[in-house]
Amino acid sequence: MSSSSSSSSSSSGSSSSRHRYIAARAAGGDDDDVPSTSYQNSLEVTIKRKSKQVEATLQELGMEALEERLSSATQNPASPAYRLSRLVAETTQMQGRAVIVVEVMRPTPATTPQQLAKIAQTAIQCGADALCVRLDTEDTPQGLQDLFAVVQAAKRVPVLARDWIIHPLQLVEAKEAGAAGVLGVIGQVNGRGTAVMSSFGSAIGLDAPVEVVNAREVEGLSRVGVTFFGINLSVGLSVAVPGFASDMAHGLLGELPFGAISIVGVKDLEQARKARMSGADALLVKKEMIEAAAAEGKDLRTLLDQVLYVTCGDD
Ligand SMILES: O=C(O)c1ccccc1NCC(=O)[C@H](O)[C@H](O)COP(=O)(O)O
Repeated sequence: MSSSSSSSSSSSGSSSSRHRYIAARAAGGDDDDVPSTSYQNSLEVTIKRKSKQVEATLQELGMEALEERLSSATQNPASPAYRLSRLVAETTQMQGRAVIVVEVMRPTPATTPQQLAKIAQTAIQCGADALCVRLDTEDTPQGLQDLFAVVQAAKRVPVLARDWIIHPLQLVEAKEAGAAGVLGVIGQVNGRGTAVMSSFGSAIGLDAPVEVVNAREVEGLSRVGVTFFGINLSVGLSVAVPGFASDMAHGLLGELPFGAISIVGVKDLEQARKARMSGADALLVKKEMIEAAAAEGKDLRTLLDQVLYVTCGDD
C-alpha cells in the first residue's frame, strides 16, 4: 500500500485556519501570537492525518525494504533530472516569460486515472508548460495511479506531484511514478528536516521547491543549499490587510539569493501578473483559478492565453 492510497481520514484541517496560522508566522508573529485553536484545528490536524497514512505505509514496508527503496532511488535518479528547473532556465532566458504549471484535477472523485490523463493532454494542448497532480487522499483515492497515468500521457512535459511531503519515501514514490518533482515540502511543516528533504529530492533528480513564508526561512535555507523556493499566496491572503499576499510574495521573491528559482501558486490573473512582475520564474495555475474560469464559461485555452498575456509584460 502506498501512503497516497491509504484510506482518507474524515477530519481534515480547515484550509483557512491553517493559512491563518502560517500567515501569522509569515507576518513575523511567534507561536504566542496564534490562537491555539487555529493551530490545533488546522495544520496540525492535516499533518497528523498525513503522518498516520505515511506511518501505515512504512509499517507495511518494513525497515529493510524502506532502506532498499531509498538507496535504489539514489542509485537510479530520475533521468533526465531536474526537468522543471531546466525548463525554467530555458523559458525565462529564451522566451523571457514564466513557466506555466497547470494543476490537473479530477472533476469528481469517480474520475478514473485514464480520464485524468485525457484532461492532462488537453491542458498541454491549451498551453500548459508543465503539469501538477494532487496525491493527497482529500483530493483523490488513487493519487499515485493518477500521477502515473498523467506522466504516461504527458511525456513531453514535466509533471509534478503535489502532496504534504513529510517523509523521503513520498519523494521516492513520486519519482518511481515518473514525476519530475514535488510540491509540498513546506518549511513550516518540516522544520529542521526541511533541508534534508530538499537535498534528498535533489539526490534522486527531483525538483522539490521548499515553500517559505518569511525572509528568515529564505536566508536560513539558502545557507544550507536550497535553491528552489515556493510561495503559496493563500497563506498571505489570510492576513486581513489589503495587498498583504502580493506584498509578501514580492518581499520574499526579492529576498531570494542570486541564481535561486521560484514558483508561485496563483488563483487569479491579478495574482499571476503581480507574481511575475515581482520575479516569479514559474506560476502554478491552481485548481481554484481553473474552476472559477470554467464557472464564467471561460475555457482553459482562453485562461492560459490570458495568463501569458498578463505575465509577458506587454500589457
Ligand atoms: O499551493 C501553492 O500555492 C504552492 C505554491 C508553490 C509551491 C508549493 C505550493 N503548494 C504546496 C502545498 O503543499 C500547499 O501549501 C498545500 O497543499 C496547501 O495548499 P492550499 O490549500 O491551496 O493553500
